[in-house]
Amino acid sequence: MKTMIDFHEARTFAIPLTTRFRGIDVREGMLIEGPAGWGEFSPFPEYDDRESANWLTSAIEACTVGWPDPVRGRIPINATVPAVGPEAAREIAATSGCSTVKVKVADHPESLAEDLARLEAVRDGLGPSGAVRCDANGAWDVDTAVRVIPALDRAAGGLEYVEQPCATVAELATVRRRVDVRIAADESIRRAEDPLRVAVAEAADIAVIKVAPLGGVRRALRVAEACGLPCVVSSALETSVGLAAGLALAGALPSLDFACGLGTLSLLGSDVVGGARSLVPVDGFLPVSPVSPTPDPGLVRASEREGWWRERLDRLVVQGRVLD
Ligand SMILES: O=C(O)CCC(=O)C1=CC=C[C@@H](O)[C@@H]1C(=O)O
Ligand SMILES: [Mg+2]
Repeated sequence: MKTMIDFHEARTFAIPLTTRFRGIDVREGMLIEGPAGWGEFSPFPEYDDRESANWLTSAIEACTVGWPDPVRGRIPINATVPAVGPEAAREIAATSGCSTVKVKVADHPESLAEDLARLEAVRDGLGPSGAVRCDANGAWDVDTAVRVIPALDRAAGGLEYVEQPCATVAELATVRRRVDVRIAADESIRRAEDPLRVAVAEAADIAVIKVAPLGGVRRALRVAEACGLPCVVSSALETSVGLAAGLALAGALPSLDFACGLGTLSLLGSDVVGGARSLVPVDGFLPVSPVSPTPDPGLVRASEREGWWRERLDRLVVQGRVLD
């Protein structure tokens, strides 16, 4: 067992996605070992050092002090449907084993007909009793959101909620007043200076919280508590090492009313851990574990941008950014 972190020993990984998602085809990051196990450092490439520092803080928490004790042992998971055609969407909904499905919409400006067909297909594959939610990643202006949400709600046979229909907190608040479907805030929580503004502005019914962008499980718990909204824990497209931190957060939240978006390993072509330890939902659930799984060196394919990742990590460590 290590007694401290040797950042020079951190190793990069690169995993092709099965379907293009949030504009990327390959998921890259670093795996860091410390006295308590492993942490994942995988801020998206365009994130600056300030934003990436939270991701490093989260990785360091995982591999040094570990996570708070959970209050539940298994987490209900939603299947995630990328911006694919109706046949592929129906197939995911019918076979995932999850009773909640999240569907990406508004992938491009002329997407409405495709979005409606995707939601109809998901409801068809899922059956009448499951929950369907969708995520627009802030793509609409207020008028568009108010116009399309009722249509999407009908196509889905009822939407559980719409995640981040518009970009700003003020827009979310306006849309929330004008539509009957619940609104969830994602980017407004994880990329904002003040995640709590969302609740104060009455901009959302639900908060989507992600461990790495918020700087670890403890910090995410504080955000959850302070915003006072029901929370959905979602992934940032991590390997099983990073997903384990999300499960730790979902396990430690005092209450959990919704399925969590931690079933995203299906979007990655492979994992850094093998077989049974890979966090693929079984019958719609994932287990909470006290530590993240140990990567299998034989499964970790290094990034072609090894030097770029090492410089990124070095800059944050040297600047002491993680102590922010
Ligand atoms: O919530 C889920 O079902 C899966 C995670 C997910 O959708 C996301 C993960 C990473 C980046 C984001 O663009 C995206 C999201 O917006 O929620
Ligand atoms: Mg989202």
